[in-house]
Amino acid sequence: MALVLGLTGSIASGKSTISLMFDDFNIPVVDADKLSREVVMPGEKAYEQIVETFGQEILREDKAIDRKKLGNIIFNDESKRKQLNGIVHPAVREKMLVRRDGYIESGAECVVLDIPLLFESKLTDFVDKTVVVYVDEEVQVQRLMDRDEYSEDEAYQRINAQISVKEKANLADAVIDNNGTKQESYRQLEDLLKKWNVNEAKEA
Ligand SMILES: CC(C)(COP(=O)(O)OP(=O)(O)OC[C@H]1O[C@@H](n2cnc3c(N)ncnc32)[C@H](O)[C@@H]1O)[C@@H](O)C(=O)NCCC(=O)NCCS
Ligand SMILES: Nc1ncnc2c1ncn2[C@@H]1O[C@H](COP(=O)(O)OP(=O)(O)OP(=O)(O)O)[C@@H](O)[C@H]1O
Repeated sequence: MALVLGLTGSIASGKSTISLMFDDFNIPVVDADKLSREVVMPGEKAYEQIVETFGQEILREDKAIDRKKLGNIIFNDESKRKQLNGIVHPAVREKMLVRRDGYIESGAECVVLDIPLLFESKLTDFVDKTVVVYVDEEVQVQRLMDRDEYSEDEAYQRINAQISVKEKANLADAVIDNNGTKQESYRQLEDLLKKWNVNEAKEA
């Protein structure tokens, strides 16, 4: 029986950073953020629905969705965020389950689903165990501002659109404290996989 891990955290807590580390253990990762970009490409059903709902003004010149513009709309307005979620999430969920099951059918002993909104969207039934990547709020805000060049206000709007990472840590089966170096977080991941008897071959 494959073990399915749900990896989550809050925005910029370090999910993608930890997610990349699973590669060293030959553990496949299904990334919900990546899928949410695929399902809104021009020509996809969700793309048409987004344009219908939010108007042509959220498009770039090349007709792709201007993600910064759409982000500024939905992180400022909960009802618009819910509308966008209602369009994008069903398509992401469907793809996520197909990929998860594909990896399991091809013999993976462990599969990771990297889902930022795992708890908010009540998707814990998709996974066997949950892992939260935790950082203190000051670290989170700073890393978010540095990575995406957001103002403090923009950073907090995004952070406040989710359950706090502290609360998520309380809901998790395991927590990786990512306040320290990436190497320190890597060691915590190694220990966790050992504890849960995930014996995928570690590459040299
Ligand atoms: C608003 C959009 C266009 C902004 O795109 P952008 O490239 O700037 O950000 P990106 O998609 O990389 O998301 C960055 C992070 O923002 C957070 N986030 C994204 N969408 C949401 C949301 N609807 N609610 C709360 N947090 C969110 C997540 O932590 C995510 O990891 C995009 O995030 C989007 O389409 N969101 C709706 C789909 C969604 O919920 N995706 C996240 C999980 S599937
Ligand atoms: N331990 C660490 N030390 C220093 N910087 C880090 C550490 N972990 C992550 N970062 C940096 O913090 C930023 C956020 O990390 P990352 O992109 O992995 O977060 P995320 O949770 O995947 O974000 P999002 O929710 O937006 O997808 C990145 O610029 C990353 O390089």
